[in-house]
Amino acid sequence: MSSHSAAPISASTAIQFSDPIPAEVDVVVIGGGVIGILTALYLNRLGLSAYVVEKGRVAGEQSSRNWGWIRQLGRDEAELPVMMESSRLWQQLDADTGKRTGFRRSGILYLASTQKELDKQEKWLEIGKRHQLDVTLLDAASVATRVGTGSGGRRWAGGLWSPGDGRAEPWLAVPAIARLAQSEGVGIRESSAARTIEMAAGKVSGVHTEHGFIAASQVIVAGGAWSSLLLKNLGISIPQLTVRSTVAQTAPMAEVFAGSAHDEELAFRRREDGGYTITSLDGHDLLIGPDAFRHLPRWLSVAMKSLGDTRFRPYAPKHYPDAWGTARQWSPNEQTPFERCRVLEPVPDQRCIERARQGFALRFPELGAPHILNAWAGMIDAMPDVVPVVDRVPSCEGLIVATGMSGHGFGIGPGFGKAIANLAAGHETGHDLTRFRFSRFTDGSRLVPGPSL
Ligand SMILES: NCCCC(=O)O
Repeated sequence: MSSHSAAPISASTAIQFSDPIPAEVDVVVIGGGVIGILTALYLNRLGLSAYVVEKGRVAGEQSSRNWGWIRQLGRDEAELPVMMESSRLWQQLDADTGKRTGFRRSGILYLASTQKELDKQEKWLEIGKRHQLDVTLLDAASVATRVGTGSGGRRWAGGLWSPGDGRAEPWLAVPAIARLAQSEGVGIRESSAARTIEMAAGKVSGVHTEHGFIAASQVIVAGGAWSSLLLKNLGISIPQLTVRSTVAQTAPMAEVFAGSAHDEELAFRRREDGGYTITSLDGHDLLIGPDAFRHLPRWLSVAMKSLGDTRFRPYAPKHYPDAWGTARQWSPNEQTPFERCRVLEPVPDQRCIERARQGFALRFPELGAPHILNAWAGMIDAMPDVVPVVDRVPSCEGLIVATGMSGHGFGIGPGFGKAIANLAAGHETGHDLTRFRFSRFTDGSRLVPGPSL
């Protein structure tokens, strides 16, 4: 479970990044996930010195535990231009890393079991066309030519097909990009928690880490499931919650589809190692804690649909971001929750794994029942409107928040990383980031939930 090539990155994965704490940099990036690493890479390319502090391991949490989809299809319309740029950047990053990301433009297919589901999918076609995305509505016969279910396998009514979408291998890609960033001059340190963000006269002045202070006039919080807790210690509240999602990996099997696909119950992606990453789409677990209560009104007002897909659990494991006993306030000299739990490694849901295994076998009977090589879970940083916060914090000069990727941050990481770097550099981001603004939860706006997958 600890090798970079065989499983998600965990607390037992060997430390690979241990650059010494600098006295001062232009920007401290808190969080070594896909967003933090890509932001640091592009900051450095813009000529700003950047240092990434990661309390656990680079990509140890959702960045190595996600499905590995590089997906434009079905995106929220505000995310789509960022994602379209991301798609181009993935190609470049794969080349820059010496083809170590596993990136392949193998297409994504949204399958519909019934005409009613297909009619729902067709609505997104308009969004895709508006952005000149190559996306096509397929009928049952066209789906059957692309997805080899064999005799006795599932027949779908049709689907939405995006040939320009792709896939990459999460636990290979993010560390490979981190090594690229490091080779270009970015400092990265694992097992090094940011404890507090130092402010002076309303401006950021640096970060206290467990290994010393780094002076910086800008700080980017890209802490995934931990961002809300870190910000709360600074008196900043965002209605972010974390939900547990389970994924399984099959042993190598024949190729029935080279890309990624889902229908109403199952998602699957062909892997570079010849297996499939599979997930049962029967919901996720919300581990209840104080934040869940605090933010419930905000969630109820916008997220009724996704709440229906939520299984409520009475408490999170000890030391999780929203566990009942987790400290909410601390000083720079104290041990923090980030040091008590270096990497979130939730126990996968066995029923979810079994449903995914059976669902895959039902759709592709000629392959035989898949042998599950490995299964894992991740804690997804979710916002009630299913789109992230990517913005400067108005009350704190020099502070940028990039969090709440809501389960679709992997593919869009390069696009957001570049946009955030431009934001920090004072350049045009090239994208309209209004939908991701920090103030949307407090400025009286009506929140519109984006598509959830
Ligand atoms: N929740 C996973 C959706 C697929 C993606 O990352 O785009």
